[in-house]
Amino acid sequence: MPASNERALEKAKTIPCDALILDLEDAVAPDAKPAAREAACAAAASGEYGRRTVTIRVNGIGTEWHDADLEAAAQAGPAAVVVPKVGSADEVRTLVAKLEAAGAPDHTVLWAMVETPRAILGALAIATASERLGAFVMGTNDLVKELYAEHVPGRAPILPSLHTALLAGRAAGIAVLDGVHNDVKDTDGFLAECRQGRELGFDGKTLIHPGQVEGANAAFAPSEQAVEDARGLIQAFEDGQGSGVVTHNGRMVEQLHVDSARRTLAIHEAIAALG
Ligand SMILES: CC(C)(COP(=O)(O)OP(=O)(O)OC[C@H]1O[C@@H](n2cnc3c(N)ncnc32)[C@H](O)[C@@H]1OP(=O)(O)O)[C@@H](O)C(=O)NCCC(=O)NCCSC(=O)C[C@H](O)C(=O)O
Ligand SMILES: [Mg+2]
Repeated sequence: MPASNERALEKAKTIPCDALILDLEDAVAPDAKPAAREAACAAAASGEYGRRTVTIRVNGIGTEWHDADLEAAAQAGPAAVVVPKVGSADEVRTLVAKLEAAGAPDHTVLWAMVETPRAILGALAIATASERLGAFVMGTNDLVKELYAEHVPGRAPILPSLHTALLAGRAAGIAVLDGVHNDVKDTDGFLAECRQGRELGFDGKTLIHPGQVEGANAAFAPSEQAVEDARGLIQAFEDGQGSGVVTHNGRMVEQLHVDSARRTLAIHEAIAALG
């Protein structure tokens, strides 16, 4: 959400999302950037967003606003500073050094936007560059732009890039968030993209409008059926009393399936705990 939009900053206190990205980059006009920076930092430091993970997206490396954004954001102490168009492991290390020099508290990590061909080709090096890197955020608009591709249903032109970033993120053990769906009125297309993102393995989806939150929450939360299956599968394996392989509903179950089922239940329980 644009940090320059006062109504949106207020509304965000009531939106049932997991995280907020207060944007200083593309959603904010050049003249509005200094005021947006101040508003984002005040919001991040306010403690008024409850359980929501509050992050600030700064302007990109090399822009006239980047250094001041990074310093102010570090001092405001959000959960993460989101940096657009990160292109290399060296950039990650420099960003982390600058956050630390600016006095960022320990809980403030770096989220890197992966949205250029260079970032995709260097994804593993970027993902493993620093312990302080907590997540990749896919920038699908910039990716489409840089590839001279097109936004199409099913996202075939960018699937190899999405997969590559996911592989790197999983190898590094960080979260990977899917990109935004631009058409806020296209509910069917949006829900299909949420399902696709979930099936690919993303941890969540970045959104641009409050109307997209419910659909994303439903797509990324384990369904009742999935929770029931997970419980049944674990029970079947335990009933096997040490046998390495059993069946549940006709399907083979081994320890690795139990691990996945436990992950499903852990996500379900974490969501339930939010109340
Ligand atoms: C897309 C929008 C410009 C639409 O705005 P608008 O037509 O004003 O929306 P509504 O009138 O339907 O809004 C209804 C109420 O909801 C609030 N609102 C709207 N959007 C948000 C939001 N993102 N977060 C919080 N609250 C929001 C409005 O203020 C209204 O509130 P109220 O009046 O009190 O009822 C607009 O939604 C928007 O600006 N969206 C975010 C755009 C953005 O952040 N873009 C940058 C991130 S995406 C990106 O950069 C991707 C990446 O880098 C890439 O490369 O892909
Ligand atoms: Mg972008």
